[in-house]
Order: sequence, then C-alpha cells, then structure tokens
Amino acid sequence: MKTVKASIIGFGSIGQGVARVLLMKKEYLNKEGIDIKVVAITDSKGAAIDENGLDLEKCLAIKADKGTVAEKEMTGLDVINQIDHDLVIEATPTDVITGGAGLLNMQAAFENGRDVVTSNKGPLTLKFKELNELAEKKGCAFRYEATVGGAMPIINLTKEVMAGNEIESIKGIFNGTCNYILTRMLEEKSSYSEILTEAVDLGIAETDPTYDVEGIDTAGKVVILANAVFGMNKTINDVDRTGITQITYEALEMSAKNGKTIKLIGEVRKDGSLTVSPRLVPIGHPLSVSGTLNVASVQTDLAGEITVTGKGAGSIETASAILSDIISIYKAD
Ligand SMILES: NC(=O)C1=CN([C@@H]2O[C@H](COP(=O)(O)OP(=O)(O)OC[C@H]3O[C@@H](n4cnc5c(N)ncnc54)[C@H](OP(=O)(O)O)[C@@H]3O)[C@@H](O)[C@H]2O)C=CC1
Ligand SMILES: N[C@@H](CC=O)C(=O)O
Ligand code: NA
Repeated sequence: MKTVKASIIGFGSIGQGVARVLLMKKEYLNKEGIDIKVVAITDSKGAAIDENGLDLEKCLAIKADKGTVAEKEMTGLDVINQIDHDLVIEATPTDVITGGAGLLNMQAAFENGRDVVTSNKGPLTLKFKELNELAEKKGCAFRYEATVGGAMPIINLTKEVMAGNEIESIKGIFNGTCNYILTRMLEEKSSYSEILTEAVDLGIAETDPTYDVEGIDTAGKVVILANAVFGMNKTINDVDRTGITQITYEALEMSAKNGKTIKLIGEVRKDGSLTVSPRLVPIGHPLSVSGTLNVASVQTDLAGEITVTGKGAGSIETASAILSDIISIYKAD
C-alpha cells in the first residue's frame, strides 16, 4: 500500500467535495493500493494540521459549524513550504489577472518536490508553460482535469485516450453556471441576474461570478485546452470574448420559437483562433445540453468528431475529476 500524504489548499465547494469523495472512496483507493492521508487543510483564515492524518468528517463538520477549519495561523503557502507531504490538492479561487494564491502555491509545491492536482484555472491561463516546465524539472506530477469541464473528461481524454489523432478543433460549452442560467431564464421567464443567485447557492459559480457571466471562465478554459491539447502558448488576452450579460429572456424565447437555443460557446482551432461568444444552436443538436452540463465536440483527423458531455461544475462532480487525477498519479503499474 502506498501512503500519500496530501494537503487540501482551499476548503470551499471543491475542497470540501474532495474531502467527501476521499471518505466515500477510501475502500476503493485502498484496493487500488493507495492510502491518502490528508495532513493539512487550509481556508482563507488558517490551517488544520495533523501529520498523522486529519479526521475528514470532523473537518467537514467544523467547517459547516464554524465557517473555518483554522486552528493555526498558517496560509496555504506556509503549509506547502513547511509541512512534509507528497501531494498538494489546490482548490483556491481562480484569479486570471495575477494567478492569485494558486500560482504561488503551485510554484512552491513544485520547488518542494510535491505533486499538484488542481481545479484552479488561474495559474494555468497565465503560466501554463512555466508551471509544466518547473514540474518536469523537479520530477513532480501536475494534473488538472478538473480545470476544464469539471467532471466531463476532456484533457486526459484528448491527450491520452485519443492519442495519435490530430485534433483540429474543440468546441463546446465549458461553463456550467452560464448554461444553468440560460436554461433557467427560459424556464422562469427571468433575467440572468435573478438566476445568478441560484447558481451561487448551488456552489457552481466562481468566487467572483462575473467571471462566469462575462465569459472569463470559459475563456480561461479555452486557453487551457489550447495549451494542454494543442501545445500552444496562449494566455487569456488571446481570446476574443463575449459573455451572456446582454442575453435577455425575450431573445431566448424568440430563438426557441425558431427551434434554436442560445449557448455560450468556447472554441479553439488549430490555426490558433480562440473565441468565446453566445451562439445559436439548434434544439436537439449535440451541443444543446441543458443545466449545469458541459459538452465538448472534438474534431479529429482519424476519428472524425467525438462529443462528450458531463457535469461541468459542482462539488462532488468536480472532485471526481480530482480523484481520477490522483489515482492516475499513484496507482501502481
Ligand atoms: N465550484 C465549481 O463547481 C468548480 C470550481 N472550480 C475551481 O475550483 C477552485 C475552487 O472553487 P470553489 O471551491 O467553488 O471556490 P470557493 O470560493 O467555494 O472556495 C475557495 C476556497 O479557497 C479559500 N481561499 C480563498 N482565498 C484563499 C487564499 N488566499 N489562500 C488559501 N485559501 C483561500 C476559501 O476560504 P474560505 O472558506 O475561508 O472562504 C475557500 O475555502 C476555483 O479555482 C474554481 O475556479 C473548478 C471546477 C468547478
Ligand atoms: N464556475 C464554473 C465552475 C467550473 O469550472 C462553471 O460554472 O463552470
Ligand atoms: Na474535466
């Protein structure tokens, strides 16, 4: 049995989802020869530390009761630099302007020889090449399936399962919040701002939800796909972007009468064009999925078009992608 000492940096919707999934899948992980021992959890107020392994159920209960797990005044960065462990599960808020705490956390993790699995898109939209080079130099694993499409497999699918195909374009819906809002606006005859509060309550919106509705989150995911799948070196500034803030109930209703729906579509093409914009999609088309679902159509030279769909956001759903990345790193050959 391989014991993996891990930290969970950021204990919001996703960090807590990871804790729940680790509890739910403990027996399965053990059967795969992996024993994950979470030695530290941090939120914005501090850290809980136990070098013998924290009681995750207790940490979840304390977070629900007190709003924080903090017992010590340590930041995520302090934990990464000072506590002995193998794996950093990075789930702090996405910041596409500076990379936020996540960028410093990931750099420090690699400098300390720790593997990183993350759902945080910010650092990957700004410093994708640098982070991957640093991870490689330090002999660390770096996995980020959860950053695009949440539970929907797309990065590992295109890089590993579809290896050998040349990918010509990837087009789809990469933001669960916008898709949920557009679906519910039509159902409820409401404006996007009224439905946005529902998405926030569901734990699917970004810490700053303007990232969702202005298409910034989708743009970040398009950049990650461009870099991870197409080997480009793009940043968020390379994306031609329009969000959903100008979409009205009336526009959705008119489209529906004409057999169409409005979806926020992100697209990356092998010629380097990166776009995010609301587009009309015929009802019944593979891209016309509803609610928090995401969808991606991958155009390839050998396999033709391959389309996948799945929950693009949500605590447990996104944690499932983090779990699969963890298993892929530590599962014995
Ligand atoms: N929600 C979703 O469905 C998905 C989210 N993601 C990404 O996963 C990441 C986490 O998202 P989510 O859990 O929803 O976000 P939340 O806002 O729910 O949680 C963020 C967590 O990070 C903590 N935090 C904030 N700032 C810092 C800091 N400087 N150092 C350490 N911890 C900090 C917060 O502390 P406190 O609890 O004290 O506020 C909180 O625990 C984001 O990058 C997001 O883009 C990716 C896929 C899906
Ligand atoms: N806010 C994002 C969360 C996942 O990345 C979304 O709604 O898709
Ligand atoms: Na994914």
